[in-house]
Amino acid sequence: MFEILTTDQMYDADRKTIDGGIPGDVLMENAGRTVFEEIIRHWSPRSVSVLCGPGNNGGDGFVIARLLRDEGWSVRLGLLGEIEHLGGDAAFHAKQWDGATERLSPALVVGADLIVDCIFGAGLARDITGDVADLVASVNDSISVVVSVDVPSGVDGNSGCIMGCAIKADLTVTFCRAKPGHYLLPGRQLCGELAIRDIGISDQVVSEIRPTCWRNDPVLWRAGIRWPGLDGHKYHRGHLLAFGGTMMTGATRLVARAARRSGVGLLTIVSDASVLPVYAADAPGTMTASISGLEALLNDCRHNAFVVGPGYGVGDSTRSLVLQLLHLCRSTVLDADALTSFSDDPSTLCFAVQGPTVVTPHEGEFTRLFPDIDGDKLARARAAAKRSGATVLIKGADTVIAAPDGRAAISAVDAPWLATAGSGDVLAGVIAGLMAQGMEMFDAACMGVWLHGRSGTDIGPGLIAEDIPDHLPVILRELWLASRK
Ligand SMILES: NC(=O)C1=CN([C@@H]2O[C@H](COP(=O)(O)OP(=O)(O)OC[C@H]3O[C@@H](n4cnc5c(N)ncnc54)[C@H](OP(=O)(O)O)[C@@H]3O)[C@@H](O)[C@H]2O)[C@@H](O)CC1
Ligand SMILES: [K+]
Repeated sequence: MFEILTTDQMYDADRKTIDGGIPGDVLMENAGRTVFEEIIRHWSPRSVSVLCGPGNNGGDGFVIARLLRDEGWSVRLGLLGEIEHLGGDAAFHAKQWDGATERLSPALVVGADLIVDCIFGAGLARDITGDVADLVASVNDSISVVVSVDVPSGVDGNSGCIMGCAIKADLTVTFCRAKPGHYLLPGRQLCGELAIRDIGISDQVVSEIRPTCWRNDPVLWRAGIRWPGLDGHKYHRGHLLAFGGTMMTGATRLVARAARRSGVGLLTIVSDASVLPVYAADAPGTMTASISGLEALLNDCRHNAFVVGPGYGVGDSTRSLVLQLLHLCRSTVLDADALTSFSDDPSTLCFAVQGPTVVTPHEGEFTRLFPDIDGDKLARARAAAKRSGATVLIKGADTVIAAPDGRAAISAVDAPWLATAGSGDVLAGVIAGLMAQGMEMFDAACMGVWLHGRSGTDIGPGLIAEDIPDHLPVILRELWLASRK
């Protein structure tokens, strides 16, 4: 259930299932029934208005209206357009509804305790305007509970963008698998609770469609975790070099603590000799080395991973350090200043990426690096990964991780407390630590984001970045125990 399907992939799954012998009207009956079941599970009988659009999303509405009325609920139904213009399965189910079919208007909102939004689903093709926009405004202004079918009408299923205006739902029931718009902002905020229900489309059909996007869950990457063996020693678990700046030393201290908590065997902070005492005093288990000995450090292949950027400073020396590191094709995480240092010449950075590299920009850093790439967050992360050859992680409440081979994951975490100073430095450190232990770059980026998000939800309000590394053992222990079952 962790695959995320585009609307085209959903149509494909629908077609394959129908070709496999389940008629379309049965799929629609199943779809409507799952929404009906969710409604009666959540709420006691009350007055309902079902708002139906002119396509199959509206068709689902006729099923829901019939089932609720058969259950004894008081149901009104409104349709956008003429009933004779409905086609296929929607026309079939409209015929099964023997209640009144009203014209779709804000009058349906008056007196309704619960509104079922079946105006537009996967077939939303343009901005909502005119009378339908007025209706959407009435629904959003009302105090009624709102259940959206498939997606809140007005939310683009592929991007999560609002097309003109959109319904704000308390519950969204979607079918088979989620779509990107359920997890990407602003769509996610309009869905309310999300229920993903089976309507008879098999896992086999979903796998034939070859999904390339997933919700970020341990199922995705847990097989790639490099748990230490009994016979292992610290050199088996990597030696990460974290490059520290001279002014913002806190950033690399957070990177280092997070990387060490992720399980890396050894960690050395490399910095100007003048600030080494600051780094050395931070934690007894963290080693330090002067940047003046860089050649020797890099010649030692045991230093198998690098992280640079947080608090490092923007400028030519950062650029040349990054290029020197990338040339070695070892696992590298680039964040913050390491990315901003290439704002004037991003193609040099993209050209230099050859080995396993993860870049972790926030929106501002992303725009500076890839000013010509636009579209939704998922599309932009994918385009940047393809162009650069790096795994690209665009941070935010809907973090997207994209690999150059097209794989992508969306992390939808409800932990606004993670938006705090140093939180991104911790994330870079965790990912670098996992890569140093030998984890594949996309897996490491996904796992790092997941650990970071779980820390945010576990710790909650009051979280400061320093809390996150020290919470990691609790979550890692859970994953480790699960891996032994
Ligand atoms: N796939 C599955 O697994 C299953 C799918 N099922 C259901 O089918 C739904 C998809 O149905 P769908 O393809 O008929 O599209 P839908 O969202 O009803 O809208 C199309 C209509 O809206 C119109 N229209 C569009 N935008 C508009 C606008 N801004 N303003 C005004 N009009 C606009 C558009 O007009 P047109 O662009 O053709 O002029 C067309 O008439 C899916 O979400 C799910 O609920 C389940 O029943 C079974 C299993
Ligand atoms: K809808």
